[in-house]
Amino acid sequence: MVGSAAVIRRQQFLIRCLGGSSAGCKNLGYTTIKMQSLMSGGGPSLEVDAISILRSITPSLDPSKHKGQAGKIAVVGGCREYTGAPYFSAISALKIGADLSHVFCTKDAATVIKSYSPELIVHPILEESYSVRDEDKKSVSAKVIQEVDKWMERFDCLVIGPGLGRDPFLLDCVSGIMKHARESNVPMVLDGDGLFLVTNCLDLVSGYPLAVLTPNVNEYKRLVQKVLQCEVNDQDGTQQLLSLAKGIGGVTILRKGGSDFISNGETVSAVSTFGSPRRCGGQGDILSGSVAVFISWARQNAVKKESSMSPTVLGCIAGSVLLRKAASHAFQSKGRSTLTTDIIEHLGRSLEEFCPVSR
Ligand SMILES: NC(=O)C1=CN([C@@H]2O[C@H](COP(=O)(O)OP(=O)(O)OC[C@H]3O[C@@H](n4cnc5c(N)ncnc54)[C@H](OP(=O)(O)O)[C@@H]3O)[C@@H](O)[C@H]2O)[C@@H](O)CC1
Ligand SMILES: Nc1ncnc2c1ncn2[C@@H]1O[C@H](COP(=O)(O)OP(=O)(O)OP(=O)(O)O)[C@@H](O)[C@H]1O
Ligand SMILES: [Mg+2]
Repeated sequence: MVGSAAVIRRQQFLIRCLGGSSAGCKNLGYTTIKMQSLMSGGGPSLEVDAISILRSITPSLDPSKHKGQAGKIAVVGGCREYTGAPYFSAISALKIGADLSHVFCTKDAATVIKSYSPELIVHPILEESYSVRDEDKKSVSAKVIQEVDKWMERFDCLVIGPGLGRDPFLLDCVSGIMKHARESNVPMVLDGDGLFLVTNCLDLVSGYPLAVLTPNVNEYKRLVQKVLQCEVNDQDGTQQLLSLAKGIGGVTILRKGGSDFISNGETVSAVSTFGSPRRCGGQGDILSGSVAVFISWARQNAVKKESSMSPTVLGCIAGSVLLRKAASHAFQSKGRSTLTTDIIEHLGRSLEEFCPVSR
């Protein structure tokens, strides 16, 4: 860790000395810390040495390792409307270095996703309401959960939500999948429609330290309104993020934006390396797949190394800095026409620059 816990403790101490005031939100037992103003007033920065963190958790390419040891990721997402998002997430996991990447999606989406890449293992098991009669829903739901369960113990991390859609029956089945993942202690990255699901049913992740939420501006706003029962307050952004993560029982939140802010309710870290001014859709999907891989690696390496940051926080920091580096390379080469697929093509080169592999 790069001293951010110490920084936060010092900031809390300073604010207590200065007599901090309430942010006007639901009280979650936190002293308000005006970190934003401390930072703008030249106080300590929340920026972490993200590249060193990435290096510390990325495993070496060891010839003695077998297939699967570098990570087995599953994306739960993909429906009639969205096939790009689950593909971006799952292929990013492979490009970074995971050994196997699965996608659990609807039947409509499966053939399309398979046609994008032969590398992905695609399971056409999810069902939307329109394709299931009311009287069959219970048995279909049990079958869907059973299909994912067959694989569950093998996965190092799930990504739930890219291109999932919002069909009520489908989301009900995904809730069941999440409960089983939690029972099996499998980390989960919640993004896109997965965040829509958990915002409406916080119990699915509340108090689960292996849950990671990666909200964009909109998704963050909905979470703040639901959990803290107030509006987003950027004057007090750091404190609000801490309160939000704490309010959901210590899950890790990666708040995406100009800078990415990461908190598990105890510390806040920032990654602000400049990426690209292009805001094409799908960059958040790359991030979800990347974070899943880095969490898996951080959990493996945690056995060997003592870090005061949790594997979920480390994974978010590494995923964020890698995506930004790849976006920067893609933008240098493609400019205004940069697309998500261009950024994916630069993931490998970017990781190579941070962690060169001896050949
Ligand atoms: N190729 C594919 O298959 C892709 C599929 N995807 C999948 O789509 C699903 C829904 O996800 P989502 O991101 O479109 O929903 P959400 O966040 O509600 O945004 C909706 C609207 O909110 C606004 N808005 C967004 N950001 C904002 C900002 N920073 N600041 C201000 N406003 C902002 C903006 O509205 P507008 O500006 O058009 O009024 C935007 O259009 C989900 O499953 C996801 O995985 C995507 O991953 C992309 C690639
Ligand atoms: N204003 C910005 N300036 C620089 N980088 C940004 C900005 N906004 C977002 N990003 C970067 O882009 C990544 C994706 O964030 P974004 O807010 O676009 O997610 P998203 O809306 O969920 O994307 P998707 O289209 O995949 O759903 C974040 O990790 C962040 O690093
Ligand atoms: Mg998104």
